[in-house]
Amino acid sequence: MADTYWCEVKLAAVPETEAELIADFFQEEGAGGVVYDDPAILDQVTLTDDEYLGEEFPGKLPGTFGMRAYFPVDDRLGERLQRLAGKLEPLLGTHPEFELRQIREEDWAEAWKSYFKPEHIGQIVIKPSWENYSVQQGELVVELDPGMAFGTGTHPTTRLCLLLLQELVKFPLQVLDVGTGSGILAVSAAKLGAAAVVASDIDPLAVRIAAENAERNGVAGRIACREGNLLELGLTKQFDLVVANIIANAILAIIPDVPGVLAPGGRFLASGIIEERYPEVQAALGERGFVIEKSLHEDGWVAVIAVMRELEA
Ligand SMILES: C[S@@+](CC[C@H](N)C(=O)[O-])C[C@H]1O[C@@H](n2cnc3c(N)ncnc32)[C@H](O)[C@@H]1O
Repeated sequence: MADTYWCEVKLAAVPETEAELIADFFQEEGAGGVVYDDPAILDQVTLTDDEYLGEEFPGKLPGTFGMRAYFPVDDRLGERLQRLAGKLEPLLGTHPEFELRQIREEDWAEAWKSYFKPEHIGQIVIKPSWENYSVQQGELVVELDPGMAFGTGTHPTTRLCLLLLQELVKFPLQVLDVGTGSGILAVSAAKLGAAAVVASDIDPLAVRIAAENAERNGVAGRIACREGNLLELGLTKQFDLVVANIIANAILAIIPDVPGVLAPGGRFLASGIIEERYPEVQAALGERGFVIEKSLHEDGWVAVIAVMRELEA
């Protein structure tokens, strides 16, 4: 099979205040992953390898850090970079200087595997498909090969969701997972006993990987993997639980549409929210008739469970 190549696009000095917006721009252009060089503020980490974590950044300017995004090497790459430059220029006040590097997918996908070990999160054990593991009594093993998609269970936003899923999925619920990535939450929900799960992502690669992981765990019959954002999915049924581990901006964008897909008494579990953006998310939830039932906080990240306020008679 021919080798697949990815292009690493690096911006050396991203202002911290604009980081989330810039990460969004990369994702809008179809980046397969966005990585911050400063491990203290890892956000949309799709991949890690020894080059990225623990690296020293001697040229780091105060209040800035490096950001790298990964694009498939194809005939759309030039256009994508041009459009990105156009969006970034007003924000940075100068024409962005991208540093480009070509990476063979196989090298990249293999390099970070040594960092992904079985993760215990409550009763759930996230086991990399290439690791051996002896299951202990009471454990629920989710076997995963995330490939190039986000979701290994090591990121706090995923961990918080997995902890809350274990509290919520105690009955055969109908679950919608928005931004499924590797399918980690969808597969976990199915293994916890969800009756049916719709696992959606705007990234076709994630949809494929989630389907493979559903298959690997013997729950493919209860998980429908679908590409698109919430409104594009054309959902005809209502869900007892909508889970979305996506960044604050994306959560704010879907909040108005969530009540339309929630069954009466249903819950919305939103994660991927940095502490600083939490008040905004709380306010947006309140405006759309949600009340916050519970929130969990870890390492500057927040996950929240919201329910629709009962209408007064
Ligand atoms: C942080 S990852 C979460 C992956 C996994 N659910 C987890 O908890 O680890 C976010 C995923 O959401 C997808 N995404 C971002 N915005 C989205 C949107 N508006 N609708 C659906 N998927 C979205 C991204 O492609 C990415 O795969």
